[in-house]
Amino acid sequence: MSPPAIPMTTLSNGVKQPQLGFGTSAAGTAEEQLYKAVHTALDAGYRYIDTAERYKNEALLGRAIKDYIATGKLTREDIFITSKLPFYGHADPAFYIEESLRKLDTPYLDMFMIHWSMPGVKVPGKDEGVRQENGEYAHDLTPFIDTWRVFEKYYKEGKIRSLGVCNLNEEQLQDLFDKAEIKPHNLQIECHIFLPQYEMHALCKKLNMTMTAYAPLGSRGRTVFQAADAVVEADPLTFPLVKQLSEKYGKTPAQILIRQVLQRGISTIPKSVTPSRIIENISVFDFELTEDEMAQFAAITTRHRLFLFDAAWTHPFYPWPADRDAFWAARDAAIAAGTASVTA
Ligand SMILES: NC(=O)C1=CN([C@@H]2O[C@H](COP(=O)(O)OP(=O)(O)OC[C@H]3O[C@@H](n4cnc5c(N)ncnc54)[C@H](OP(=O)(O)O)[C@@H]3O)[C@@H](O)[C@H]2O)C=CC1
Ligand SMILES: O=C1CO[C@H](CO)[C@@H](O)[C@@H]1O
Repeated sequence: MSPPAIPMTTLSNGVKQPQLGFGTSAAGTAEEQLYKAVHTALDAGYRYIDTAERYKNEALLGRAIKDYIATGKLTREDIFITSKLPFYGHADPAFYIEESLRKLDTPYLDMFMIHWSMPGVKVPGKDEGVRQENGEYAHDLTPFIDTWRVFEKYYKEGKIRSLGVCNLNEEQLQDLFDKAEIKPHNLQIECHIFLPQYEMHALCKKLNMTMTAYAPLGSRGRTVFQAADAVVEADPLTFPLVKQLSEKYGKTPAQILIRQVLQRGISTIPKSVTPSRIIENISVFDFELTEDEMAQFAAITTRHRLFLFDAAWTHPFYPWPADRDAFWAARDAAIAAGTASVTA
């Protein structure tokens, strides 16, 4: 049986971006497992692979993709490959773009993105950021537009087919958009039922940008906070409405979550290195949630931001100070009440 065709979104420059992609932030996964996962994903019909310098897997993915193409089943043009500038790369974006091209072994990237909105400083000779005494990363204050000018140069040369940003807040995105010559085409941001990003999505639409949801399943196992009498877990997979719809449609909770993001007109990049789940996560094009069910999702009031980027809490460009401060207040209250430990 041939795999499902993934619907495409057309970016503002005419480039086509598949609505569903394959996330690859898989720290701790054996190389062989990730290599096989890429082949399983391509066999299953995924045509969009998301990576980043930070995931330290670009060379492996490049090899896996190249080997797959060598089988004759697909060509490079069939696959949408995205990568990202490391947070300590703002001083020399050209170097990291060249490195991504080299490691992914491709003449062009389909999209390249600013990864973090808190630029840092690189440890000379090492692929990591300089740490301050308090453990946080040292701050680099390069304005986003300076980084962007280098992205624009590579875009004009045809080595990057579309430009994106991740993890900017509304104000930062609007500011960059206003200053950019080549306007950003896509925003990749945390988005799931506990962080639905309605305002941000509205802004993207206004700016004629697409939005891509990362952590659509709640980045499973990412416990936000543990205290003696409270464990704050953001696990969309066990949310009652998700369970209920899973039973109604005979679909898994993950499929319900992916489907509801897609039905909002947002693309998404669930990650799995488990063959059955890779196939499960793409099998979402044979059912549709009703308007009423979508409205029930829209009525969820629980809010959890999972990716708070605590290694850059005090960076002057830190994008979500209100969420950071609420996290600290909850943590302090729990410490005052008993024992508490922050686990992620
Ligand atoms: N721009 C940015 O700053 C960020 C970008 N990203 C990108 O987004 C991708 C997705 O986000 P991510 O944080 O990985 O979180 P996801 O929400 O995609 O969750 C991934 C986790 O869910 C598990 N899982 C996958 N499918 C299923 C399923 N069907 N049922 C149950 N569990 C499942 C995976 O386990 P297993 O693999 O063991 O099957 C893994 O533990 C990343 O991989 C990365 O590419 C993510 C975070 C930040
Ligand atoms: O893209 C990402 C994936 O996960 C990492 C942390 O676990 C983040 O640093 C990052 O932004």
